[in-house]
Amino acid sequence: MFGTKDHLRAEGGHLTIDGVDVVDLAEEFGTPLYVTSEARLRANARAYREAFPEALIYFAVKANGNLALLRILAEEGLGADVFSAGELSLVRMAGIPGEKVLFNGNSKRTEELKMALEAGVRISADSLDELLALAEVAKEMGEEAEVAFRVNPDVSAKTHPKIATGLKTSKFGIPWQDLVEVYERAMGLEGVKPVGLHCHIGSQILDTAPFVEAAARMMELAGRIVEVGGKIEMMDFGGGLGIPYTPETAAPTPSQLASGIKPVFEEGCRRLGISPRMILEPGRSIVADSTIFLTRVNVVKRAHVNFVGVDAGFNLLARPMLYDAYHHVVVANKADGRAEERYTVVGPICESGDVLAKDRNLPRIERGDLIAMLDAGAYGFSMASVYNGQPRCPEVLVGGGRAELIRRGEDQSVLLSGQVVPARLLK
Ligand SMILES: Cc1ncc(COP(=O)(O)O)c(C=O)c1O
Ligand SMILES: N[C@@H](CCCC[NH3+])C(=O)O
Repeated sequence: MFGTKDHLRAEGGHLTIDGVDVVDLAEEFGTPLYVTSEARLRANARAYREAFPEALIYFAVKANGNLALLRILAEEGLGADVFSAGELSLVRMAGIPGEKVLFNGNSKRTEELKMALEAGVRISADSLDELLALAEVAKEMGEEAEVAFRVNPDVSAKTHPKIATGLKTSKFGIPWQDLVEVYERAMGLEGVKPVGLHCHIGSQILDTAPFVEAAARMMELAGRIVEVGGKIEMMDFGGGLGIPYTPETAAPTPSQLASGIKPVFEEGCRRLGISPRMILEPGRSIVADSTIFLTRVNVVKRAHVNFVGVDAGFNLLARPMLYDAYHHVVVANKADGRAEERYTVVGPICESGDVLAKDRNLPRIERGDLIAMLDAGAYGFSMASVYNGQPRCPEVLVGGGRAELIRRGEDQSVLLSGQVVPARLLK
Protein backbone atom coordinates (compact mmCIF):
# COMPACT_ATOMS: atom_id res chain seq x y z
CA MET A 1 0.00 0.00 0.00
CA PHE A 2 2.90 2.39 0.69
CA GLY A 3 5.25 1.22 -2.05
CA THR A 4 8.77 0.63 -0.78
CA LYS A 5 7.98 2.34 2.54
CA ASP A 6 7.82 -0.82 4.62
CA HIS A 7 7.92 1.19 7.85
CA LEU A 8 4.38 2.37 7.11
CA ARG A 9 1.32 0.10 7.31
CA ALA A 10 -2.43 0.30 7.61
CA GLU A 11 -3.38 -1.81 10.63
CA GLY A 12 -6.92 -2.01 12.02
CA GLY A 13 -7.82 1.09 10.02
CA HIS A 14 -4.97 3.15 11.49
CA LEU A 15 -1.68 4.19 9.96
CA THR A 16 1.30 2.78 11.85
CA ILE A 17 4.96 3.69 11.64
CA ASP A 18 7.34 0.92 12.64
CA GLY A 19 4.40 -0.76 14.33
CA VAL A 20 3.41 2.29 16.40
CA ASP A 21 -0.12 3.63 15.88
CA VAL A 22 0.12 7.23 14.71
CA VAL A 23 -3.37 8.01 16.04
CA ASP A 24 -1.99 7.24 19.52
CA LEU A 25 1.08 9.40 18.82
CA ALA A 26 -1.14 12.34 17.89
CA GLU A 27 -3.06 11.85 21.17
CA GLU A 28 0.10 11.63 23.24
CA PHE A 29 2.18 14.41 21.67
CA GLY A 30 -0.50 16.59 20.08
CA THR A 31 -0.66 17.92 16.54
CA PRO A 32 0.92 19.10 14.33
CA LEU A 33 3.72 16.57 14.77
CA TYR A 34 6.70 15.30 12.79
CA VAL A 35 7.33 11.57 13.33
CA THR A 36 10.50 9.80 12.15
CA SER A 37 11.22 6.10 11.79
CA GLU A 38 14.70 5.39 13.10
CA ALA A 39 14.82 2.07 11.26
CA ARG A 40 14.05 3.70 7.92
CA LEU A 41 16.59 6.46 8.48
CA ARG A 42 19.30 3.92 9.28
CA ALA A 43 18.30 1.76 6.29
CA ASN A 44 18.57 4.74 3.94
CA ALA A 45 22.02 5.63 5.27
CA ARG A 46 23.12 2.00 4.88
CA ALA A 47 21.84 1.84 1.31
CA TYR A 48 24.30 4.63 0.45
CA ARG A 49 27.16 3.04 2.39
CA GLU A 50 26.55 -0.25 0.59
CA ALA A 51 26.23 1.34 -2.86
CA PHE A 52 29.37 3.43 -2.33
CA PRO A 53 31.53 1.45 0.11
CA GLU A 54 34.71 3.33 -0.79
CA ALA A 55 33.15 6.81 -0.73
CA LEU A 56 32.43 9.22 2.12
CA ILE A 57 28.76 10.06 2.51
CA TYR A 58 28.20 13.57 3.84
CA PHE A 59 24.59 14.14 4.92
CA ALA A 60 23.28 17.55 3.77
CA VAL A 61 22.23 19.04 7.09
CA LYS A 62 19.95 21.63 5.49
CA ALA A 63 17.52 18.80 4.77
CA ASN A 64 17.07 18.07 8.47
CA GLY A 65 19.00 19.53 11.37
CA ASN A 66 17.46 17.56 14.21
CA LEU A 67 20.26 16.56 16.62
CA ALA A 68 18.89 13.10 17.40
CA LEU A 69 18.68 12.30 13.68
CA LEU A 70 22.17 13.69 13.09
CA ARG A 71 23.40 11.53 15.96
CA ILE A 72 21.88 8.44 14.32
CA LEU A 73 23.54 9.33 11.02
CA ALA A 74 26.85 9.88 12.82
CA GLU A 75 26.47 6.37 14.28
CA GLU A 76 25.94 5.10 10.74
CA GLY A 77 29.31 6.57 9.83
CA LEU A 78 28.09 9.55 7.80
CA GLY A 79 29.85 12.89 7.62
CA ALA A 80 28.13 16.19 6.86
CA ASP A 81 27.76 18.93 4.28
CA VAL A 82 27.11 22.15 6.20
CA PHE A 83 26.07 25.46 4.71
CA SER A 84 26.47 27.81 7.67
CA ALA A 85 28.17 28.26 11.02
CA GLY A 86 24.91 27.17 12.64
CA GLU A 87 24.89 23.87 10.77
CA LEU A 88 28.55 23.36 11.63
CA SER A 89 27.73 23.75 15.35
CA LEU A 90 24.93 21.22 15.02
CA VAL A 91 27.06 18.51 13.43
CA ARG A 92 29.83 19.03 15.94
CA MET A 93 27.30 18.60 18.75
CA ALA A 94 26.07 15.45 17.03
CA GLY A 95 29.60 14.06 17.19
CA ILE A 96 30.50 14.18 13.50
CA PRO A 97 34.28 14.63 13.36
CA GLY A 98 35.73 17.67 11.58
CA GLU A 99 37.55 15.56 9.02
CA LYS A 100 34.18 14.30 7.75
CA VAL A 101 32.70 17.76 7.19
CA LEU A 102 32.68 20.04 4.16
CA PHE A 103 31.75 23.68 4.74
CA ASN A 104 29.77 24.84 1.72
CA GLY A 105 28.13 28.14 0.88
CA ASN A 106 28.00 30.71 -1.88
CA SER A 107 28.26 33.78 0.37
CA LYS A 108 30.14 33.02 3.57
CA ARG A 109 30.81 35.63 6.26
CA THR A 110 34.36 36.18 7.54
CA GLU A 111 33.30 34.78 10.93
CA GLU A 112 32.12 31.62 9.19
CA LEU A 113 35.45 31.19 7.41
CA LYS A 114 37.19 31.62 10.78
CA MET A 115 34.92 29.14 12.48
CA ALA A 116 35.49 26.58 9.72
CA LEU A 117 39.25 27.03 10.06
CA GLU A 118 39.09 26.72 13.84
CA ALA A 119 37.05 23.55 13.50
CA GLY A 120 39.61 22.17 11.05
CA VAL A 121 37.03 21.35 8.37
CA ARG A 122 37.52 21.52 4.64
CA ILE A 123 35.92 24.45 2.87
CA SER A 124 34.35 24.55 -0.56
CA ALA A 125 35.26 27.86 -2.25
CA ASP A 126 32.43 29.15 -4.39
CA SER A 127 34.27 32.01 -6.12
CA LEU A 128 37.70 33.55 -6.67
CA ASP A 129 36.70 36.41 -4.39
CA GLU A 130 35.96 34.01 -1.57
CA LEU A 131 39.22 32.12 -2.16
CA LEU A 132 41.21 35.32 -1.77
CA ALA A 133 39.31 36.28 1.40
CA LEU A 134 39.86 32.81 2.81
CA ALA A 135 43.59 32.96 2.13
CA GLU A 136 43.78 36.28 4.02
CA VAL A 137 41.82 34.97 7.00
CA ALA A 138 43.88 31.78 7.14
CA LYS A 139 47.16 33.70 7.00
CA GLU A 140 46.04 36.00 9.83
CA MET A 141 45.18 32.95 11.90
CA GLY A 142 48.43 31.19 11.01
CA GLU A 143 46.43 28.33 9.45
CA GLU A 144 46.29 26.63 6.09
CA ALA A 145 42.79 26.02 4.72
CA GLU A 146 42.15 22.84 2.76
CA VAL A 147 39.95 23.99 -0.08
CA ALA A 148 37.76 22.27 -2.62
CA PHE A 149 36.26 24.29 -5.46
CA ARG A 150 32.56 24.35 -6.20
CA VAL A 151 32.26 23.90 -9.94
CA ASN A 152 29.30 25.16 -11.90
CA PRO A 153 29.26 22.45 -14.56
CA ASP A 154 26.39 23.95 -16.58
CA VAL A 155 24.36 20.75 -16.52
CA SER A 156 20.57 20.70 -16.58
CA ALA A 157 19.24 18.65 -13.70
CA LYS A 158 15.72 18.48 -15.16
CA THR A 159 14.10 19.45 -11.89
CA HIS A 160 12.03 22.33 -10.50
CA PRO A 161 13.78 25.59 -11.55
CA LYS A 162 13.99 26.78 -7.93
CA ILE A 163 16.08 23.78 -6.94
CA ALA A 164 18.32 23.42 -10.01
CA THR A 165 21.80 24.60 -9.01
CA GLY A 166 24.18 23.53 -11.77
CA LEU A 167 23.05 25.68 -14.69
CA LYS A 168 25.29 28.51 -15.84
CA THR A 169 22.59 30.95 -14.75
CA SER A 170 22.61 29.59 -11.19
CA LYS A 171 24.27 31.56 -8.38
CA PHE A 172 26.34 28.57 -7.25
CA GLY A 173 29.91 27.69 -8.11
CA ILE A 174 32.72 28.80 -10.38
CA PRO A 175 31.94 28.56 -14.11
CA TRP A 176 33.65 25.37 -15.26
CA GLN A 177 35.50 27.29 -17.98
CA ASP A 178 37.27 29.38 -15.28
CA LEU A 179 38.02 26.57 -12.90
CA VAL A 180 41.56 25.63 -13.90
CA GLU A 181 42.67 29.24 -13.76
CA VAL A 182 41.25 29.66 -10.24
CA TYR A 183 42.81 26.37 -9.13
CA GLU A 184 46.20 27.42 -10.42
CA ARG A 185 45.83 30.72 -8.63
CA ALA A 186 45.11 28.85 -5.40
CA MET A 187 48.18 26.67 -5.91
CA GLY A 188 50.31 29.79 -5.67
CA LEU A 189 48.53 31.31 -2.66
CA GLU A 190 49.76 31.22 0.90
CA GLY A 191 47.12 30.15 3.46
CA VAL A 192 45.23 27.73 1.22
CA LYS A 193 45.84 24.21 -0.01
CA PRO A 194 43.66 23.16 -2.97
CA VAL A 195 42.50 19.57 -2.45
CA GLY A 196 39.86 18.89 -5.06
CA LEU A 197 36.57 19.63 -6.74
CA HIS A 198 32.95 19.83 -5.66
CA CYS A 199 29.67 20.15 -7.53
CA HIS A 200 25.98 19.87 -6.76
CA ILE A 201 23.67 20.17 -9.73
CA GLY A 202 20.30 20.36 -7.99
CA SER A 203 17.76 18.49 -5.95
CA GLN A 204 14.93 15.99 -6.52
CA ILE A 205 16.61 14.65 -9.67
CA LEU A 206 14.88 11.54 -10.97
CA ASP A 207 17.27 10.48 -13.70
CA THR A 208 20.90 9.42 -13.33
CA ALA A 209 21.94 10.96 -16.68
CA PRO A 210 22.59 14.51 -15.36
CA PHE A 211 24.76 13.09 -12.55
CA VAL A 212 26.79 11.14 -15.10
CA GLU A 213 27.14 14.23 -17.29
CA ALA A 214 28.34 16.31 -14.33
CA ALA A 215 30.75 13.58 -13.20
CA ALA A 216 32.26 13.44 -16.69
CA ARG A 217 32.79 17.20 -16.69
CA MET A 218 34.35 17.02 -13.22
CA MET A 219 36.77 14.28 -14.30
CA GLU A 220 37.67 16.27 -17.40
CA LEU A 221 38.47 19.26 -15.17
CA ALA A 222 40.46 17.05 -12.79
CA GLY A 223 42.53 16.01 -15.81
CA ARG A 224 43.27 19.62 -16.70
CA ILE A 225 44.27 20.37 -13.12
CA VAL A 226 46.63 17.40 -13.03
CA GLU A 227 48.16 18.68 -16.31
CA VAL A 228 49.06 21.98 -14.64
CA GLY A 229 50.59 20.15 -11.67
CA GLY A 230 47.61 20.36 -9.28
CA LYS A 231 46.72 17.66 -6.76
CA ILE A 232 43.26 16.13 -6.43
CA GLU A 233 42.56 14.41 -3.12
CA MET A 234 38.77 14.58 -3.20
CA MET A 235 35.99 14.64 -5.78
CA ASP A 236 32.61 15.59 -4.31
CA PHE A 237 29.68 14.96 -6.63
CA GLY A 238 27.09 16.56 -4.30
CA GLY A 239 23.61 15.32 -3.49
CA GLY A 240 20.38 15.64 -5.40
CA LEU A 241 18.97 12.14 -5.82
CA GLY A 242 15.19 12.42 -5.91
CA ILE A 243 12.57 10.29 -4.20
CA PRO A 244 9.18 9.02 -5.42
CA TYR A 245 6.81 11.52 -3.79
CA THR A 246 3.88 10.39 -5.94
CA PRO A 247 2.79 6.77 -6.19
CA GLU A 248 3.47 6.89 -9.96
CA THR A 249 7.04 8.23 -9.71
CA ALA A 250 10.09 6.03 -10.06
CA ALA A 251 13.35 7.28 -8.55
CA PRO A 252 16.82 5.79 -8.97
CA THR A 253 18.25 4.02 -5.93
CA PRO A 254 21.71 4.86 -4.54
CA SER A 255 22.97 1.70 -6.18
CA GLN A 256 21.62 2.81 -9.58
CA LEU A 257 23.33 6.15 -9.03
CA ALA A 258 26.53 4.25 -8.25
CA SER A 259 26.22 2.26 -11.50
CA GLY A 260 26.04 5.57 -13.35
CA ILE A 261 28.80 7.63 -11.80
CA LYS A 262 31.29 5.12 -10.41
CA PRO A 263 32.54 3.93 -13.82
CA VAL A 264 33.10 7.55 -14.91
CA PHE A 265 34.98 8.31 -11.70
CA GLU A 266 37.03 5.11 -11.68
CA GLU A 267 37.93 5.24 -15.36
CA GLY A 268 38.95 8.90 -14.99
CA CYS A 269 41.10 8.17 -11.95
CA ARG A 270 42.85 5.30 -13.76
CA ARG A 271 43.49 7.43 -16.82
CA LEU A 272 44.89 10.29 -14.75
CA GLY A 273 46.77 8.11 -12.29
CA ILE A 274 45.07 9.76 -9.30
CA SER A 275 43.27 8.25 -6.31
CA PRO A 276 41.03 10.90 -4.77
CA ARG A 277 38.30 10.08 -2.24
CA MET A 278 34.81 10.18 -3.72
CA ILE A 279 32.30 12.17 -1.66
CA LEU A 280 28.51 12.41 -1.98
CA GLU A 281 26.18 14.83 -0.19
CA PRO A 282 22.69 13.33 -0.13
CA GLY A 283 20.02 15.02 1.96
CA ARG A 284 16.53 14.23 0.72
CA SER A 285 17.17 10.61 -0.28
CA ILE A 286 18.46 9.83 3.24
CA VAL A 287 15.79 11.47 5.36
CA ALA A 288 12.64 12.36 3.36
CA ASP A 289 10.76 9.07 3.47
CA SER A 290 11.73 8.33 7.10
CA THR A 291 9.30 10.96 8.35
CA ILE A 292 5.59 11.69 8.28
CA PHE A 293 3.86 14.90 9.25
CA LEU A 294 0.62 14.68 11.23
CA THR A 295 -2.00 17.40 11.26
CA ARG A 296 -5.55 17.43 12.67
CA VAL A 297 -8.67 18.44 10.75
CA ASN A 298 -10.30 21.57 12.19
CA VAL A 299 -13.00 22.12 9.56
CA VAL A 300 -14.44 20.67 6.39
CA LYS A 301 -15.86 23.37 4.17
CA ARG A 302 -17.95 22.40 1.17
CA ALA A 303 -17.60 25.31 -1.20
CA HIS A 304 -16.52 25.54 -4.83
CA VAL A 305 -14.11 22.80 -3.79
CA ASN A 306 -14.15 20.68 -0.64
CA PHE A 307 -11.65 22.32 1.69
CA VAL A 308 -10.18 20.46 4.61
CA GLY A 309 -8.76 22.99 7.08
CA VAL A 310 -6.02 21.46 9.22
CA ASP A 311 -3.96 22.74 12.14
CA ALA A 312 -0.69 23.12 10.17
CA GLY A 313 0.13 25.27 7.21
CA PHE A 314 3.03 26.20 5.01
CA ASN A 315 4.76 27.61 8.08
CA LEU A 316 5.46 23.98 9.03
CA LEU A 317 5.60 22.29 5.60
CA ALA A 318 6.58 24.87 3.01
CA ARG A 319 7.35 22.58 0.07
CA PRO A 320 3.85 22.51 -1.51
CA MET A 321 3.65 26.32 -1.35
CA LEU A 322 7.20 26.91 -2.60
CA TYR A 323 7.52 24.33 -5.35
CA ASP A 324 3.98 23.04 -5.89
CA ALA A 325 5.42 19.91 -4.34
CA TYR A 326 3.31 16.79 -3.88
CA HIS A 327 3.20 14.99 -0.54
CA HIS A 328 1.03 11.91 -0.43
CA VAL A 329 -1.91 12.24 1.97
CA VAL A 330 -3.28 9.44 4.14
CA VAL A 331 -6.24 9.88 6.48
CA ALA A 332 -4.43 8.22 9.37
CA ASN A 333 -7.52 7.16 11.33
CA LYS A 334 -9.19 5.78 8.16
CA ALA A 335 -6.05 4.34 6.64
CA ASP A 336 -7.72 1.57 4.73
CA GLY A 337 -10.83 3.56 3.86
CA ARG A 338 -11.92 3.80 0.24
CA ALA A 339 -11.46 7.10 -1.61
CA GLU A 340 -14.93 8.67 -1.70
CA GLU A 341 -14.49 12.38 -2.21
CA ARG A 342 -12.08 14.92 -3.62
CA TYR A 343 -10.51 17.33 -1.15
CA THR A 344 -8.02 20.18 -1.00
CA VAL A 345 -6.11 20.28 2.28
CA VAL A 346 -5.35 23.80 3.48
CA GLY A 347 -3.61 25.31 6.49
CA PRO A 348 -4.62 28.06 8.93
CA ILE A 349 -2.24 30.70 7.51
CA CYS A 350 -3.67 33.90 6.10
CA GLU A 351 -2.52 33.34 2.53
CA SER A 352 -4.41 31.73 -0.33
CA GLY A 353 -1.30 29.82 -1.27
CA ASP A 354 -1.41 27.96 2.05
CA VAL A 355 -2.42 24.69 0.39
CA LEU A 356 -0.80 21.45 1.57
CA ALA A 357 -2.46 19.11 -0.93
CA LYS A 358 -4.71 19.80 -3.88
CA ASP A 359 -7.54 17.73 -5.34
CA ARG A 360 -6.94 14.45 -3.55
CA ASN A 361 -9.36 11.56 -3.60
CA LEU A 362 -9.70 10.49 0.02
CA PRO A 363 -12.10 8.72 2.38
CA ARG A 364 -14.87 10.96 3.68
CA ILE A 365 -13.29 13.48 6.05
CA GLU A 366 -14.75 15.14 9.14
CA ARG A 367 -13.58 17.42 11.94
CA GLY A 368 -11.14 15.63 14.26
CA ASP A 369 -9.74 13.29 11.60
CA LEU A 370 -5.98 12.95 11.44
CA ILE A 371 -4.11 13.67 8.21
CA ALA A 372 -0.66 12.20 7.56
CA MET A 373 1.54 13.79 4.92
CA LEU A 374 4.22 11.36 3.80
CA ASP A 375 7.88 11.92 2.87
CA ALA A 376 8.14 15.01 5.05
CA GLY A 377 11.59 14.41 6.55
CA ALA A 378 13.60 16.52 4.12
CA TYR A 379 13.15 20.29 3.98
CA GLY A 380 10.09 19.93 6.23
CA PHE A 381 10.84 21.05 9.76
CA SER A 382 14.13 22.57 8.60
CA MET A 383 12.25 25.18 6.56
CA ALA A 384 9.56 25.81 9.19
CA SER A 385 8.84 29.31 10.46
CA VAL A 386 6.64 31.01 13.03
CA TYR A 387 4.81 33.08 10.41
CA ASN A 388 1.34 34.23 11.42
CA GLY A 389 2.18 33.75 15.10
CA GLN A 390 2.30 29.96 14.81
CA PRO A 391 4.94 28.37 17.09
CA ARG A 392 6.74 25.36 15.63
CA CYS A 393 5.55 21.85 16.46
CA PRO A 394 7.33 18.95 18.22
CA GLU A 395 9.22 16.10 16.59
CA VAL A 396 9.14 12.47 17.69
CA LEU A 397 11.40 9.51 16.94
CA VAL A 398 10.00 6.00 16.72
CA GLY A 399 12.54 3.27 17.36
CA GLY A 400 12.55 -0.10 19.11
CA GLY A 401 8.75 -0.06 19.40
CA ARG A 402 8.58 3.22 21.34
CA ALA A 403 8.24 6.90 20.64
CA GLU A 404 10.52 9.56 22.10
CA LEU A 405 10.30 13.30 21.91
CA ILE A 406 13.27 14.68 19.93
CA ARG A 407 12.16 18.30 19.81
CA ARG A 408 9.74 20.05 22.12
CA GLY A 409 6.99 22.07 20.52
CA GLU A 410 7.39 25.79 20.95
CA ASP A 411 4.93 27.93 22.87
CA GLN A 412 4.03 31.52 22.19
CA SER A 413 7.09 32.79 24.04
CA VAL A 414 9.02 32.07 20.83
CA LEU A 415 7.17 34.97 19.24
CA LEU A 416 8.71 37.32 21.81
CA SER A 417 12.16 35.80 21.57
CA GLY A 418 14.79 38.49 21.07
CA GLN A 419 12.27 41.28 20.73
CA VAL A 420 13.08 44.54 22.45
CA VAL A 421 10.52 47.28 22.99
CA PRO A 422 12.23 50.64 23.64
CA ALA A 423 11.25 52.05 27.07
CA ARG A 424 9.73 55.15 25.48
CA LEU A 425 7.08 52.97 23.87
CA LEU A 426 6.11 51.42 27.19
CA LYS A 427 4.52 54.53 28.68
C1 LIG B 1 25.80 21.81 -1.74
C2 LIG B 1 24.66 20.90 -1.52
N1 LIG B 1 24.92 19.62 -1.26
C3 LIG B 1 23.92 18.74 -1.03
C4 LIG B 1 22.60 19.10 -1.08
C5 LIG B 1 21.57 18.07 -0.82
O1 LIG B 1 20.68 17.88 -1.83
P1 LIG B 1 19.57 16.76 -1.77
O2 LIG B 1 18.79 16.97 -0.52
O3 LIG B 1 18.77 17.00 -2.97
O4 LIG B 1 20.26 15.43 -1.78
C6 LIG B 1 22.27 20.43 -1.37
C7 LIG B 1 20.87 20.86 -1.52
O5 LIG B 1 20.36 20.88 -2.64
C8 LIG B 1 23.34 21.36 -1.58
O6 LIG B 1 23.07 22.64 -1.82
N1 LIG C 1 14.23 23.04 -0.23
C1 LIG C 1 14.18 22.26 -1.44
C2 LIG C 1 15.51 21.63 -1.75
C3 LIG C 1 16.60 22.62 -1.80
C4 LIG C 1 17.89 21.98 -1.70
C5 LIG C 1 18.95 22.89 -1.20
N2 LIG C 1 19.94 23.27 -2.21
C6 LIG C 1 13.06 21.27 -1.37
O1 LIG C 1 12.35 21.25 -0.42
O2 LIG C 1 12.83 20.50 -2.27
